[in-house]
Amino acid sequence: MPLVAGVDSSTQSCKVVVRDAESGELVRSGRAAHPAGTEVDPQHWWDALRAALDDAGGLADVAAISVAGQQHGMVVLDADGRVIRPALLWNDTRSAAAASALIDEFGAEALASRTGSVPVASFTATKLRWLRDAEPSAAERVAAVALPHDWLTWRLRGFGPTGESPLGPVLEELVTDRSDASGTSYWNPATGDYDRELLLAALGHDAVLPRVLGPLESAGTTAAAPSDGVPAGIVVGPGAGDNAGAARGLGAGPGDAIISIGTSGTVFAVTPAPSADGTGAVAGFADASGVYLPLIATLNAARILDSIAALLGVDHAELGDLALTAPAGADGLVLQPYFEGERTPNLPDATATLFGMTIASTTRPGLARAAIEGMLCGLADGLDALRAVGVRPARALLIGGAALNPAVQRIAAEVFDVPIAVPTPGEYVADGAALQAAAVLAGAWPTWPLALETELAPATVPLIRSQYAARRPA
Ligand SMILES: Nc1ncnc2c1ncn2[C@@H]1O[C@H](COP(=O)(O)OP(=O)(O)O)[C@@H](O)[C@H]1O
Ligand SMILES: O=C(CO)[C@@H](O)[C@H](O)COP(=O)(O)O
Repeated sequence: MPLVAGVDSSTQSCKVVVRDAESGELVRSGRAAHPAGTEVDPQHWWDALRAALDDAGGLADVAAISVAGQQHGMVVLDADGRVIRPALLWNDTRSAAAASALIDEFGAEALASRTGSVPVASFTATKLRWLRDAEPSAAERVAAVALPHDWLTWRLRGFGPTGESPLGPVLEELVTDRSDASGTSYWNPATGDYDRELLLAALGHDAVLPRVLGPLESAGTTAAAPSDGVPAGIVVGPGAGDNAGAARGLGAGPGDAIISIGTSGTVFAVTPAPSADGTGAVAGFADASGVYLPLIATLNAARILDSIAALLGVDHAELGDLALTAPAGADGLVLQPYFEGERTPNLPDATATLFGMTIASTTRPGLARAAIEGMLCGLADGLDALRAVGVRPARALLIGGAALNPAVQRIAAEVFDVPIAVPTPGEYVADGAALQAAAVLAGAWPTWPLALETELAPATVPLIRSQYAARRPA
């Protein structure tokens, strides 16, 4: 059976899986780290992708590949296909004022109905507006705007700057997919069209935008330079935003809400109809199969635990063990975890606050538990926001780096009011990309099995969310 590869070029690292196209069996995998920071030269992603492919044993026996990646990042190219400045990532909040300006100019409801979402600083259009105002000479040179997965797909297919790529800077060969296009704020998921007026308003002039491929449309084949270590002639799928990739990798269907706890915290579902939430809480994205993916995202998730574990001088497992020795509600200790500002709620300049400190509550176990509870309460608010746009979750599938932590799983059952299902540890974004690669080869979506490692009935402790809600900013 042919092999297929799937890539997750995420915020902190690049992960690759190689699977059997028909059965979905994992054959091998690889990964490589990305640099820290909220602006990154895309060359690092290309270097990490090639290192991760190498770590995964290369592509010599692989028939098709798809790239999923972190959403929204602003990759601006000049007419020679060169990256003009480091990409601003989804978690860079410097364009918060630009987001407000676009909302003032067009109206929140109008933007929701034209693009599915009310933009916050994460969205690409706000970053282009920031560029127009803060770095006008760079903005004037922008000939094309791409997203991380679009740019990597273009490079895999052999396009890039003159002298650094076999096929050169053919900007019109940039492609994307519906799911990632829907995070730009200048594409309409309901119609499938770019909204050029919004692009013009953001950037100040027109530019080449990637052609939006259908879910099973091939982007072409690989043609990277031999020195890049990528063999020519491998079929390339359209790729996807990482959350849409995860939905495919999990085979999410009606009744499934997905909670991903990686660098971002996201809660999303696959729905037959588009959403357009004028309050801005829910982003009305498209999915990777032809339908829709209403989603809420927080800027603060797994790294809350990284930070508190470092503070306590423990590893992740010890942090979890500590947390489970404290009572539910941590004796009133509440961590409002806006370490990096926040996106949902939209508080880009916020910082984190620890409430309820008494001599009795301020303990190492209490702080460990408050960190996990605070992280999960933000996501539980997100699940409520999804319900408000009509999602009816029957279970929550918990994925992402921090979902590996048994204490996170246990406390999730106390915070959420739906059963928690934890799939076998894996790279579900990369799996979704691999499934898409297999689907492009076969012309139809294969069905790969999903194994669950843990299922937890709700053991809801209402106190956890009520004391968190009491501290919520007005
Ligand atoms: N057992 C664990 N408990 C808590 N956090 C963890 C655990 N394992 C990994 N992480 C954290 O998960 C994050 C990586 O998750 P991942 O889903 O790969 O993120 P991303 O896709 O955003 O790069 C890191 O911040 C890492 O420290
Ligand atoms: O901004 C969003 C979704 O809107 C984030 O989900 C990014 O797509 C980054 O994802 P991770 O790297 O944390 O998986």
